[in-house]
Amino acid sequence: MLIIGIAGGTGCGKTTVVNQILKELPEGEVGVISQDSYYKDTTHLSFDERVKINFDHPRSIDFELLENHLKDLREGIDIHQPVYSFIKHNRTGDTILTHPRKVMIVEGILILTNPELRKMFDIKIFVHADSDERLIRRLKRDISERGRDLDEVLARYQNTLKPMHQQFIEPMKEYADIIIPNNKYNTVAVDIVKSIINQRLV
Ligand SMILES: Nc1ncnc2c1ncn2[C@@H]1O[C@H](COP(=O)(O)OP(=O)(O)O)[C@@H](O)[C@H]1O
Ligand SMILES: Nc1ccn([C@@H]2O[C@H](COP(=O)(O)O)[C@@H](O)[C@H]2O)c(=O)n1
Repeated sequence: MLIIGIAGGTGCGKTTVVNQILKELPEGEVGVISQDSYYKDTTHLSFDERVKINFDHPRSIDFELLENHLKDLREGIDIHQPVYSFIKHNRTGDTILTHPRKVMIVEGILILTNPELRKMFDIKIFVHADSDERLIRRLKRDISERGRDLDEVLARYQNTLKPMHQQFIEPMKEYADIIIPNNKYNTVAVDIVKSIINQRLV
């Protein structure tokens, strides 16, 4: 199994890059795990308490479960990936049955901050987009898809997202094997990653 980690700040285009990689690759040979599925369970908290969580800090992630799931997949064992709701700020209780694949992609803002997880990645990719681009994309996406408004996104950006990005995410570039510049759609970089995967699949 080839395990690829794709990190980068919110809105840099990780999900978009993953979808571009998946397109045209043999169906069923590449699987995806999203770090978002591994936000800690917050059922014990009220909604008002959940809203206040710093979701850009590594402690918000259940890295133990993510690491165990990845180990299971590597050993050929199916996992039940939790489903996360950005509206409820919590897991939904549903899971997605995820089978081991020849290539597993793990994507998320904080996946390179965890040393144990980092060791499991055969290829580490960091997707870069400038912070103004990312904020614009985040605003549009969170308002249209994640039930947020302008004030919510801007307050979160100033209070937690920007400082956490500078403290935890940006320094992870140091560990990357490949940095994809993604201010504009970068088909060349995506093609290079696809060809690396294709070599592995033959
Ligand atoms: N290179 C790009 N140029 C313009 N918009 C992009 C680009 N990459 C992604 N987007 C858009 O930006 C938003 C956030 O992208 P997404 O892939 O969800 O980022 P991430 O998973 O890193 O948070 C989406 O609406 C997506 O369509
Ligand atoms: N309940 C939550 C959980 C996370 N976030 C934000 O999501 C961002 C990470 O997801 P991307 O798809 O953008 O990589 C992160 O910056 C968190 O602030 C949230 O808003 N609400």
